[in-house]
Amino acid sequence: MAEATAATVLHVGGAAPYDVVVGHDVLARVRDLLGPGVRRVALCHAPGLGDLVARVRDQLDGLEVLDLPLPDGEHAKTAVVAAEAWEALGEAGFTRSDAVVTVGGGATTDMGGFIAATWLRGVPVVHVPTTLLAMVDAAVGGKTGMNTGAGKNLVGSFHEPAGVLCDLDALVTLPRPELVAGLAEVLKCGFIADPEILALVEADPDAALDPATPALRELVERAIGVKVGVVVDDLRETGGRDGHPGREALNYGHTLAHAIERGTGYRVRHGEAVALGMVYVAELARRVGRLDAATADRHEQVLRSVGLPVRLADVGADDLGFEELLATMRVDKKARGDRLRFLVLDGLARPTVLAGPEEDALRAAYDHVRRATP
Ligand SMILES: NC(=O)c1ccc[n+]([C@@H]2O[C@H](COP(=O)([O-])OP(=O)(O)OC[C@H]3O[C@@H](n4cnc5c(N)ncnc54)[C@H](O)[C@@H]3O)[C@@H](O)[C@H]2O)c1
Ligand SMILES: O=C(O)C(=O)C[C@@H](O)[C@H](O)[C@H](O)COP(=O)(O)O
Ligand SMILES: [Zn+2]
Repeated sequence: MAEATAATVLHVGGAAPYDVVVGHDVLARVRDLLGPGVRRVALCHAPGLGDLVARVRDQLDGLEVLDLPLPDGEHAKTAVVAAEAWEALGEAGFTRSDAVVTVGGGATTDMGGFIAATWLRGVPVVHVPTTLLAMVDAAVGGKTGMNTGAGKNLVGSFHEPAGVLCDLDALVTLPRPELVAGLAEVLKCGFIADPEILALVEADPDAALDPATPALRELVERAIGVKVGVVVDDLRETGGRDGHPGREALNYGHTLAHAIERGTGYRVRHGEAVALGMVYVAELARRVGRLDAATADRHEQVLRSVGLPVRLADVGADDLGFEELLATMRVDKKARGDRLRFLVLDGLARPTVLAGPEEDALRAAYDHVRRATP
């Protein structure tokens, strides 16, 4: 466990402002984030988190706690699970003065957030993310949702949390592949907005993977800072200002990523798929003359330095065919009618939309991620 230092509080402004607290040994802050009026809490949590859930529950002393365990990972993000949760809340007579607390990775915060968003058309939710990915991305910004047969996150809503509590000590039990996967979203923030993130990881990839280091904490805070900066301007993904694509920038690498996740039955982790998706769009942007070769190559170098995949074969997904991936990409939320839209870079930290690229370019970029691992 790292030395206790003061927590960092990142404030998210807007119509429903809230705080994101980051630090070591900060679980006691959950009560402050819930606010004074709450009497009852539905505790949505992933299985197998050891004593982490019990330690959050201890902090809810004096409140009535309804245990709402969710299945692990993507198994939580289904309509059946949502329906079961609504029945449980109904039986318990859960009202608008009650709140949801989520404890787990991004799948748990997405589903717990969706349950909170939909019950009585919205009750407060406080997220206690326990993976790196959920801390830097899923728990912040109010996107909630679940998957359908056609694809990832196709049902959901925007429901901002009342607070987010990132206790870095939770990462101590996180298996290394999950920590590595979380770094993909951190590096995404480096490419779209904050190149200092890339420099930090390049300088010491091992430190970036150690939850006790100041380097990891700085990466977490910087990545959250990028996300907050984007969502305060464009919460509902309707578009940015002054040529910036707005919230869609956070979708960098996600068009192919979601297709890979669906195509592999969610066997490939979200962060791993995002790494591959970023390599794909970097190559696409290079091919259509948007991105210089050095920045495109930098994607592969920095992703590989922390053990993220850069070729489909790295995750055993090179049997995914282009046609199948293309069909799934067509239901991506950024698509408009028949027109696919990709987030690409015009340069480092210069995100932009590439609308309707030629199929030849899409296929050539696919051939790139399908090539042998360098
Ligand atoms: N809403 C958003 O803005 C947003 C952003 C990014 C990702 N997401 C979603 O987040 C999900 C991915 O999140 P994830 O990578 O956290 O995966 P996850 O939630 O599936 O968690 C990964 C695994 O780690 C385990 N785990 C969690 N915390 C642990 C801990 N402290 N110690 C040991 N094990 C632990 C989980 O039980 C699970 O098995 C995807 O569904 C993705 O679509 C949403
Ligand atoms: O917050 C956002 O906006 C993002 O796009 C963040 C992504 O990392 C995240 O995976 C999100 O769930 C993807 O959103 P979707 O709208 O493409 O489902
Ligand atoms: Zn993501």
